[in-house]
Amino acid sequence: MQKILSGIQIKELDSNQLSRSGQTSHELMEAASTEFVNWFLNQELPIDQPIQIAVGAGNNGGDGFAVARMLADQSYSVSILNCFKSIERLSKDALVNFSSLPEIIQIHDFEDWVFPNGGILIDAFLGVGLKGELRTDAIEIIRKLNTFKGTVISIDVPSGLPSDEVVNGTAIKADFTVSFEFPKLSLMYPENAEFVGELVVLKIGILEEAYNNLMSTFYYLEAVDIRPLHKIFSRFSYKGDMGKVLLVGGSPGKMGALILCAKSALRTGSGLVTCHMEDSERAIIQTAVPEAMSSWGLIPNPEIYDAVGIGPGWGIGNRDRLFKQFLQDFKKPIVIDADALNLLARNLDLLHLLPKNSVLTPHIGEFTRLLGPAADHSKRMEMAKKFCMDNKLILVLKGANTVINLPDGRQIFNSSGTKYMATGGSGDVLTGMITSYLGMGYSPENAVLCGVFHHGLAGEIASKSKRRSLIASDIIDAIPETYIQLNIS
Ligand SMILES: NC(=O)C1=CN([C@@H]2O[C@H](COP(=O)(O)OP(=O)(O)OC[C@H]3O[C@@H](n4cnc5c(N)ncnc54)[C@H](OP(=O)(O)O)[C@@H]3O)[C@@H](O)[C@H]2O)[C@@H](O)CC1
Ligand SMILES: Nc1ncnc2c1ncn2[C@@H]1O[C@H](COP(=O)(O)OP(=O)(O)O)[C@@H](O)[C@H]1O
Ligand SMILES: [K+]
Repeated sequence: MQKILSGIQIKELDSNQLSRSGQTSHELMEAASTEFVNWFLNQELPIDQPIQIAVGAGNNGGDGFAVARMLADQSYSVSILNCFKSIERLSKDALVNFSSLPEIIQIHDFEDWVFPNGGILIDAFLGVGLKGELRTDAIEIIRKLNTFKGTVISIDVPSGLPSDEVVNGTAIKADFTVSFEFPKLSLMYPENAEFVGELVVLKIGILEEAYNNLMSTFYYLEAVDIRPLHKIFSRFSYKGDMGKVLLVGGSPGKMGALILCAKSALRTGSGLVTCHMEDSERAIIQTAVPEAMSSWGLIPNPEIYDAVGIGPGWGIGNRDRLFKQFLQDFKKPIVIDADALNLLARNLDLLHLLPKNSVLTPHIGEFTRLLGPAADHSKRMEMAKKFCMDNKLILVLKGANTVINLPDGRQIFNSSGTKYMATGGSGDVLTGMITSYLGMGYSPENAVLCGVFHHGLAGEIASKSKRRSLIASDIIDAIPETYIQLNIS
């Protein structure tokens, strides 16, 4: 899985890469810039748009000069906005690329900048080399760049945004951030969303060995990580092998949550799904999900199930005793979502009953109810890490870059998903998916990694034709396509 390193570690990564690959630093910059330009060309932007590249003195600026040359070679109309003051300040590799600029590219000084009404601004002013508070001259430059009305694309990070922290002041507001090798931590924080825009991550050929001596507890979950985690089922598999799962939830007015959860578990691959709900609601499940069985009253002997997911649409009214009884009876890892999380929040003494490696799936609101408010997302992640290590639990902190917090302290950001998934019921679908994988015998960690990644991918697939009209059922309908795309039988 891809490690996410801090801004400071990136210098060391670069030098590891150079010593192990035999590449020069200029060749590495050329590789990064080439990947950027290949991505840019794939966007099929009209060739007649003016492109302005704001270039700083460091290696981020060096990328900017290289990109300018490459785009001019492709017949784009490119000009440079000088944010580097004097040539003497350019880094070694920035100077090499500055010297290779073709004559056709004009360079404008700060005072002469007049932005056209549209077009493209490529932001190569400051990258991960930013140190401390932004200086006032840099703030002035960024403010002026932010008045540009066309499409803004930041190279590596939006200039002014620190690599690892929540922004504290001014930064470029990008429409796209194209980050090299892995997303910098700051690009993952919701507080920075208005600066980052759409996030693109491009591999630039850093060798695996270059990461060896660099410690991090942060990781980025990508499609390549998922396939090896899946179990292979034999020709003789029967429905019992595919997992017998129990989903507890639903209440008058909230049966949809349980229906979505059940359909999602079935589509993910569960062999047998039983839904447990109030007596008055059982006809709804039998009609809406004929493949599922139903049960009501006291929770049936949970030990006959391979996995249990509890909470979607359950209500919290007078469930405390039932919840406690269930936790006392069931000894395997459980998936706990929605109202079961709220019940846990008001009965924290039940925490010790949760089987080791149980999975909690809060969104930020549920997280706050459970563990209290946090000053920002980075603090929230510290709380999540401590909670999982202390209690030996897995916590899936849902959002635009869902974070999977593991009991060993690793924190894994998911790369799949889309803003169009911010719609009622998509969390219920996730609960169905994770419970389904647990039921199929996946370890809790693998069930969560597969559940979270496939869920996001299904959302992406559905959003291609649905955009903002996407509803949670569309995510379920797209689950089969995720298996096809990842080549999983
Ligand atoms: N492996 C990879 O990922 C690869 C990364 N590559 C690229 O290299 C980039 C990192 O380059 P880097 O280290 O040269 O630093 P960079 O971001 O250009 O910033 C330095 C400039 O910022 C300035 N500055 C600093 N603090 C400031 C402040 N508070 N307020 C104002 N200004 C401040 C500082 O000025 P100074 O303090 O020196 O006067 C200097 O001019 C990385 O993001 C990626 O784009 C690829 O080319 C190759 C592979
Ligand atoms: N902007 C977004 N980008 C990517 N995924 C998102 C975004 N917003 C929400 N999601 C995903 O959608 C799901 C929403 O879950 P939740 O808030 O529990 O919804 P509900 O309670 O309506 O079922 C989570 O898996 C979350 O990661
Ligand atoms: K930048």
